[in-house]
Amino acid sequence: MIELQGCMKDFNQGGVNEVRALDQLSLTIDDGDFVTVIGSNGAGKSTLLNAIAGGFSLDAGRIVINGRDVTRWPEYRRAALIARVFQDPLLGTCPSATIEQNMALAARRGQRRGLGPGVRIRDRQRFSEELARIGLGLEKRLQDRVGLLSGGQRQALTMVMATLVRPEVLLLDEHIAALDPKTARQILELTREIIADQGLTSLMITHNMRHALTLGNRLIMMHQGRIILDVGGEEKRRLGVEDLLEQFYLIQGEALANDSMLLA
Ligand SMILES: Nc1ncnc2c1ncn2[C@@H]1O[C@H](COP(=O)(O)OP(=O)(O)OP(=O)(O)O)[C@@H](O)[C@H]1O
Repeated sequence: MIELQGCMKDFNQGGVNEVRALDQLSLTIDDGDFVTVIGSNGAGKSTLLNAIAGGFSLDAGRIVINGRDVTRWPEYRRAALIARVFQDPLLGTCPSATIEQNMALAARRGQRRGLGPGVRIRDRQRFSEELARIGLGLEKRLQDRVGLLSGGQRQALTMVMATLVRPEVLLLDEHIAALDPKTARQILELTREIIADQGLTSLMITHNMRHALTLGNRLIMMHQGRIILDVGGEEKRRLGVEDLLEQFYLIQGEALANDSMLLA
C-alpha cells in the first residue's frame, strides 16, 4: 500500500515563477492497484510520481510505502522499492553496454553492487526467456549494444528491466508518448501483461483518455496539484471519454489546457 498524506510542493518559492505543484495531496493506493493518471499540462502528474520516487523533498506531508515511511529516504534508497519508466527511451538503459549487461544491472536492483560486471550462465538463460516472452527477437541479441536498438525495442527492454526484480511500486511517466502508434500499442499491451502477471502496484501517466479508461482499475484526474477526480472499479468501467470530459468541465468549469487529451 502507498499512502501520501497532505503532500505539498512549491517550486521557485518566493520568486515570480512560484508554482504550487502539489497542494495538500492525499492518496491511498492499495496493493495491486493499477492507477491511471490524467490531467492538463502542469497539473502536477510528474511531480506526483517524482514525489513518490524521491526526486525532491516535500515541503510538507509524508509518504509511506508498505508500512515504511520513506519521506526522508533519498531517491537511490527508494530505488530498491520503486521502478520507473520515462517517456524518453534513452533514459533507463545504458547505450554503450550490451542488452545482457543492462539486464544484469537491473537484476541487482536493491542489492549491494560489487558482484562484478560478469553475466552468469543462469542469468543469461533467464534474460533470454524474459526477452523471448515479449516477441521482438531481442533474446537473440543479448550481446548487442543497447544503443543499436530502436526506440520501441529499447522501451520494451526498459519495461522488462524495470520489472526483472519485482518492484513494490511501478511508475510509468508517459512511457509510450514518444513512440509511433503501432509500437505504442505493443508497449502498452506488454505493460498490461507485466502488471497483471506480477500483480504490480502501478501508476501510469497518460494524455490519452481512452488508455486511461481501458487500462488499470482506478483513474485519477489532477488539476493544479490536487486530485479532482478519483474513480475505480465498476464506476470506472462505466465511464466513457465523453463522461470524463464532462466531469472535467463540471469540476473545473474551464476548457482543457491540453488538446491531446481529446484525441482519445
Ligand atoms: N523542477 C521544477 N522546477 C520548477 N518548476 C517545476 C519543476 N517541476 C515541475 N515544475 C512545475 O510544477 C508544475 C507541475 O509540473 P508537472 O511536470 O508535475 O506537471 P504535469 O502534470 O506532469 O504536466 P505535463 O502533462 O505537461 O507533463 C508545473 O507548473 C511545472 O512547471
